[in-house]
Amino acid sequence: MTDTVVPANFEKASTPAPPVSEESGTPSTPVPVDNPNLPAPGVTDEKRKPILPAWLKDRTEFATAAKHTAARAGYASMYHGVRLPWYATQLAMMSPRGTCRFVASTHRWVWDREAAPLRDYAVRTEDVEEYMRLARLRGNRVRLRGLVTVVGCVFGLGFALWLYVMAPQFLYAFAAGGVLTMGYFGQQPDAPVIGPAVMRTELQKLTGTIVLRALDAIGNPKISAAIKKGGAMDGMRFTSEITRDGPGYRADLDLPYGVTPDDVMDKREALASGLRRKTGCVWPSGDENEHEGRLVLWVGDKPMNETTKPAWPLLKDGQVDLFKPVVFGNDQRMRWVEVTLMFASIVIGAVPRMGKTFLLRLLMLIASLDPRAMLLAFDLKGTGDFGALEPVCHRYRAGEEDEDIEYILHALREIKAELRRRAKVIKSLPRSRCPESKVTPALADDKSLGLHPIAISIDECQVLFEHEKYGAELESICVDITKRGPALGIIGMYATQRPDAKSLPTGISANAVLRFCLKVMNHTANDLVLGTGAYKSGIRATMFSRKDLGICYMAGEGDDPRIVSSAFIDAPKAELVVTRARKLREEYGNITGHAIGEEPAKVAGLDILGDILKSVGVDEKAVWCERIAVRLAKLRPDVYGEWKGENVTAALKPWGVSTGQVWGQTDEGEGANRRGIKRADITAAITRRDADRAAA
Ligand SMILES: Nc1ncnc2c1ncn2[C@@H]1O[C@H](COP(=O)(O)OP(=O)(O)OP(=O)(O)O)[C@@H](O)[C@H]1O
Repeated sequence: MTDTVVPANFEKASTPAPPVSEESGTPSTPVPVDNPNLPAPGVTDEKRKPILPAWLKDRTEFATAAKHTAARAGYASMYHGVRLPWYATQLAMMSPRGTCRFVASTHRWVWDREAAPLRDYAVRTEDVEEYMRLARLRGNRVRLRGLVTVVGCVFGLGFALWLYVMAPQFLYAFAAGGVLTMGYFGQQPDAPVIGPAVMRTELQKLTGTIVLRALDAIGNPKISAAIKKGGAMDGMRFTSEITRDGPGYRADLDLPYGVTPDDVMDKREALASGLRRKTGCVWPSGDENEHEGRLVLWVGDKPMNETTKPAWPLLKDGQVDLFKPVVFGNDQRMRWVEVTLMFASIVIGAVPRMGKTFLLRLLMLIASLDPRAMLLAFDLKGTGDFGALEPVCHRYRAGEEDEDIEYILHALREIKAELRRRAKVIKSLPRSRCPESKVTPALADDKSLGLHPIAISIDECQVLFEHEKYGAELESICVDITKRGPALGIIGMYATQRPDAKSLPTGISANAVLRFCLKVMNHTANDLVLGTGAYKSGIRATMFSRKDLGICYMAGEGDDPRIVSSAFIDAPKAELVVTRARKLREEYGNITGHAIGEEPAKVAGLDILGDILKSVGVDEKAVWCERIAVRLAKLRPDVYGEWKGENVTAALKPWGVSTGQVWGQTDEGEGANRRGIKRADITAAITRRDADRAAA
């Protein structure tokens, strides 16, 4: 397909109908749409081709290619090595035939049989001169070749006799070599003894015709019409030649006017069918540096989920600075993709068994390699997926029993208090030290300030938010961490296998900075994880298949969401990383809490009912909730410091205590009707609770 050609009738077609004069209603003089003197913008877009191919510039790509070649050679050696005795037996059996062939061909060669047809021809055509020339040639050849054969035989025989006398073992080796060589000549041409170790299926090269065939197959009427017409009129054209790009092909093309890459991305499976590839090989996308109609079609040699990933660079070596980007996965072309965890709150969503927990653990492993960071890992699935992290965790829990939830509640209350403390520390710092009112690397390094990074991961976070008694409080703390945490150096990470509004409260989903979405089933879940409007703008984690384990859309790092296959770090590998992280931490002096067997300080605030009862005087029949909140804050500032009337209402609800209008007096002495609770209701709830506990 060539560049766009403006059709002859283009001006006519695009010139609007002559304008009609308002007064007369008659058409006024037509004005041409295209001004021949309109200057060109004077901008020439030029793209330089890379001097060296990518695999020569990139160590990882080079290493991948070298590893692939070495692995193939190693495999072939093993394959043939195992079969050597069988090859030898077969060749030995074929050696008589090979010997006959050798003798026959030597005989033909010595007697110059190959020129016999020429001599016959000279005889038949009675060409005496030519025959005589050929006969002379034959006589010379036969003499020379006969001599070579006799000398070869004599020397061969002599050499064999010499070996027989001097070193008989070598004679056997030579004889065996001779037998195998004869066997080699005795093979049937269509059934060689030594076959290939690897059966290769040659992949079809991506060509323009194939790309157009596939685009036609997706059923977009504008694309099909443009292809039928040859494309030029509709603006459809290839903008550069199809090239090799990493382990695949890249085609850049302009789509017909009005068609966007999203229209093609929507039909990825149909496109893959048209290309005769698996869906996992086909990655259409827009080009952020170009106009909205530019399509970049990358077609991998193998599906992303079947391509061997390069080893995660931090697996065996290296330390992390959470303020800087860190490699955590690859894109479709197996190039590294980085993530910056500092100043982020993170949500991860997917249907079950797609790699959510692995990804969350990977992010925690990254955090563990920054020796300053404090880690809190909570696994509400309760299967111990974060077990490897225990030696570096300040707080750790796996399980969803009440005692686990209470542990997490205590730990998160500590974080809530830490948020308040950090905010005050940052407020007290001079502008010169803290110019943007947020933690900086220098502040995080200053141990006296206690502004080190804190990473909190909660797997299956919906279990917390749906908890009958503490759900509301846990949610409010997590929302606070999501909103205020990033600036204060606290990274909240939440993963859920049920991304809906209840599992991922809007306070979290709307304020998250980094979003990772593995396969989800519908656009609601997609947008909840990746942000409102993501599905509409073509960012669709619904297109991932069930086999796309660990593959996700990542939004929040860089301008555009991108597809990433996260590094595969299983439990044994995670333990390897944690051993290294623990050592780094021991050197830095940051082994605290769970890692040295300490539990969170047990604040007595868990007995909320008891605390509320203490806040209501024995002579008071009913008290306003707001007043109870003030009294609770005085009682235990670290627990109830920021409580308002509505927190009291929410905390009492699970205990079956409802609030109602209570008449009372304001501090100024004025009478007013406000929401409050009756003392009798609290005592009744405590009696019920104690009875339940006794029964249990
Ligand atoms: N990055 C990855 N690359 C390849 N395979 C992966 C990757 N991450 C996870 N997997 C595979 O996917 C499986 C499921 O992973 P994981 O347990 O993290 O899923 P999940 O989404 O947390 O599941 P659930 O919802 O049941 O908790 C793992 O057993 C692992 O083999």
